[in-house]
Amino acid sequence: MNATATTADPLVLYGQTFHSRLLLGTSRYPSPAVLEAAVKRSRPAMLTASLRRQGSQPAETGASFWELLRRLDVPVLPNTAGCLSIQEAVTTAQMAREVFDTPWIKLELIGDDYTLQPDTLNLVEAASILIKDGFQVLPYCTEDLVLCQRLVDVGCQAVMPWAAPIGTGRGPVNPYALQTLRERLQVPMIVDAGLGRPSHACQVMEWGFDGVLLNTAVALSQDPVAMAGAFADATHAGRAAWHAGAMAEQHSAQPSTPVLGTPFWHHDSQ
Ligand SMILES: CC(=O)[C@@H](O)[C@H](O)COP(=O)(O)O
Repeated sequence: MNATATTADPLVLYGQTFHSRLLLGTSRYPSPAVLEAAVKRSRPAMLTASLRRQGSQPAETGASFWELLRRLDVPVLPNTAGCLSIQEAVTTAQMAREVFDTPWIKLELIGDDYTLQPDTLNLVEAASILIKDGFQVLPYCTEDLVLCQRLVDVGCQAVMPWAAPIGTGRGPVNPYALQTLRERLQVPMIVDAGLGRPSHACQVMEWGFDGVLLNTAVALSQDPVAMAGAFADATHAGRAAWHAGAMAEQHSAQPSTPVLGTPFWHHDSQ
């Protein structure tokens, strides 16, 4: 099965409806052909693209990447990957808007080069500037509840907390904070970065998150096309499980097969 969100349960961001709850990055694939096949298999809602990364490619590679994006016909979510200051992020977003002809921006403002941790002190101001400038901002942030609330306060209609640092594949390293965030905020939330396995995606979707964004786990897998499909299915399954409502955990064993009467005498009771 190639899972997609059903039309009855679409992902809605900034009033726009998406057919899937999986967002996919476009970096680090073995080849453009593999990327293309992975996208066709998983049918993501959006594809992220870095203006800086593409801009640094040789002209021919860059041009064929644009051609590939056009052919895939999946909405593009430009990102401000690698930006370290508010001004840099704002300028990069404005350039991306021109190049990709879209108001969408994944706001990535890095505060620590080693962990690629978002700059939690400057992110809100950067988001506020971009929102006022007409962007539909999806901020990459930590799972900090107050930070996410402030991002919503300045007009972000969705936020994207990390599961773990980008490229680590560790899965949700702070389940308690992520689940608390989900309970406290009502806006759409997409878990972005650090997911390594389809079960990680399924897990956060079971907690009620609205979508997942990932790149490395697919691109660096042994078979990126099959892994992209597995992530799409896992995302769909997690969402379905969240809707279904999981049973409450029990402290002790409870027989799942009730016994009505005993057809045999126990030896010691004769
Ligand atoms: C592609 C992109 O936007 C990444 O910055 C994103 O955060 C994905 O992270 P992973 O590569 O860890 O999935």
